[in-house]
Amino acid sequence: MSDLRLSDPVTLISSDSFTPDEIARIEVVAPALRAGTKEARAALPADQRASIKAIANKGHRAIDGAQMDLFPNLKLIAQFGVGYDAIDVAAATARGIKVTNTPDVLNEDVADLAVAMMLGWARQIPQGDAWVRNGTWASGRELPLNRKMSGAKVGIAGMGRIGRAIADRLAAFNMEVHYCSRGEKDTPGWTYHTDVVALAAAVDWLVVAVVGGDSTRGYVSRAAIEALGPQGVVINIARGTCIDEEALIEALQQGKIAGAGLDVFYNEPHVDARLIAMDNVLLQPHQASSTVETRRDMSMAQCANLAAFFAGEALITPVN
Ligand SMILES: O=C(O)C(=O)CO
Repeated sequence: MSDLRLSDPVTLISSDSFTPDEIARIEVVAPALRAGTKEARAALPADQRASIKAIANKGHRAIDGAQMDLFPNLKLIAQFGVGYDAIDVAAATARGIKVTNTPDVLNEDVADLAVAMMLGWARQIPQGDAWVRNGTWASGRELPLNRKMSGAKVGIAGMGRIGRAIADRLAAFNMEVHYCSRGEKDTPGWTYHTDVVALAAAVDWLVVAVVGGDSTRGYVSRAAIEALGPQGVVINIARGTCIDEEALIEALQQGKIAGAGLDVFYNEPHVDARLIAMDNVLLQPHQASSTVETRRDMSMAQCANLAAFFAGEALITPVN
């Protein structure tokens, strides 16, 4: 790379979903070029591909081994997001490529949205809003009774940093907290279960907060969903792949569970039409971390990793 000019782009921005502010931050670290699709990346001239040392990735833009091989001098993939299931980390490791993510800064927002979806589902907030706006209330009809959330039993599947932030909030609602996790945690008296089926059987609310990726594909199984029972509600702020979505849809259609609040789906942003058709399902467009404050912090965390890499310093939040 001795013929590399200082102005040659060394970072590839691999998603069209970065905002102008986020792109500007990446460009402050080092010269960058944008190629938001596989086609655009494949069409880059070989000398431009050879100058790329880091990829700034966001969301679900899948980076597999073949994508990595387009860039012979690639040494870092800096993911915007705590989840890095879009990146084939094993393929990266095999090629000597480091992967980083942006953990922690989004815990509170993701936990807030989990609680908001629980309250929104229980207290029928979307339905109540429509009731007022479309004149049903003015016509004299009362909204059907809500479900009480405070004091109920909740199971958190995955007691990592986000699961913990959710549990802390729900404890303040006087909920009886149960959880399952890779191991028992130091908690204020919450009940540990070794598997998700036993967890679901013990509670009415099941909140999914496990990591995404192959290790948790279908983790909330048909058996777990059915164990929740006809009063049960599933909340998912993790990844669509963490739940057997087909089993979830069938359980909802057949009244085997009462409802669901979903921020994530198998095939985002194309949500299964059967979920859209059910009014006992509260749907969100994968927006758990989407606040101005947190997205700024995630962008800064991504750029801190890029900056450390280009300065030859230790990465801040390495994954591999
Ligand atoms: O950061 C992530 O991976 C998210 O999905 C936030 O919702």
